[in-house]
Amino acid sequence: ATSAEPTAAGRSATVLVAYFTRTGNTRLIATQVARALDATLFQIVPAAAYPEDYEAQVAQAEDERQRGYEPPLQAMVPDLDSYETVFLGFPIWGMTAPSVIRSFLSQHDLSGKTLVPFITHGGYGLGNSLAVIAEHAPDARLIDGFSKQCDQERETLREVTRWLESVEIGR
Ligand SMILES: Cc1cc2nc3c(=O)[nH]c(=O)nc-3n(C[C@H](O)[C@H](O)[C@H](O)COP(=O)(O)O)c2cc1C
Repeated sequence: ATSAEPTAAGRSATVLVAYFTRTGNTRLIATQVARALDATLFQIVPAAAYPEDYEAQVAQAEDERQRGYEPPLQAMVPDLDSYETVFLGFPIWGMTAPSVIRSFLSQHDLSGKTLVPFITHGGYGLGNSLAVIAEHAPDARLIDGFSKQCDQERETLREVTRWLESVEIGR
């Protein structure tokens, strides 16, 4: 299944793959997990859209982290009770889990469920994200997950800036 439509019965009803992504790195992993396990895919989306601009997003993420803000979500997982296992995917933002992940965990009761994190980062590792998840889902069974270094926007933007400094367009 590739939507969050509740499923009446069967294996697909028991595994949920919930993920947040900005540039798609985490989505690629999420879709692969969902395909392999025949699981339900759910994209975590903030109610108020985040900025497209990278620097604006970095600033907002830092502000939300410092305030401990938990932004409202666009939607809740339908029929959460039917899932025994929740895979939770997100990118590292400012050495921790994005604030929407804290929102997600605060608003969904994962008590008694198995929680499997999968995390992408730009090369600086997982920071305190696993501790944040454990804190926000204290009654879930948190097991070892998966993490991977992926491209980060900052590096692409640096390369583009260097390129534009050398490009000859007679400005
Ligand atoms: C606001 C913001 C903050 C980030 N902070 C970090 C960080 O602290 N450490 C790190 O390794 N990567 C950081 N990154 C890079 C992302 O974690 C990395 O590119 C990730 O794979 C993006 O996943 P996505 O494509 O699913 O959004 C940051 C990216 C953004 C947009």
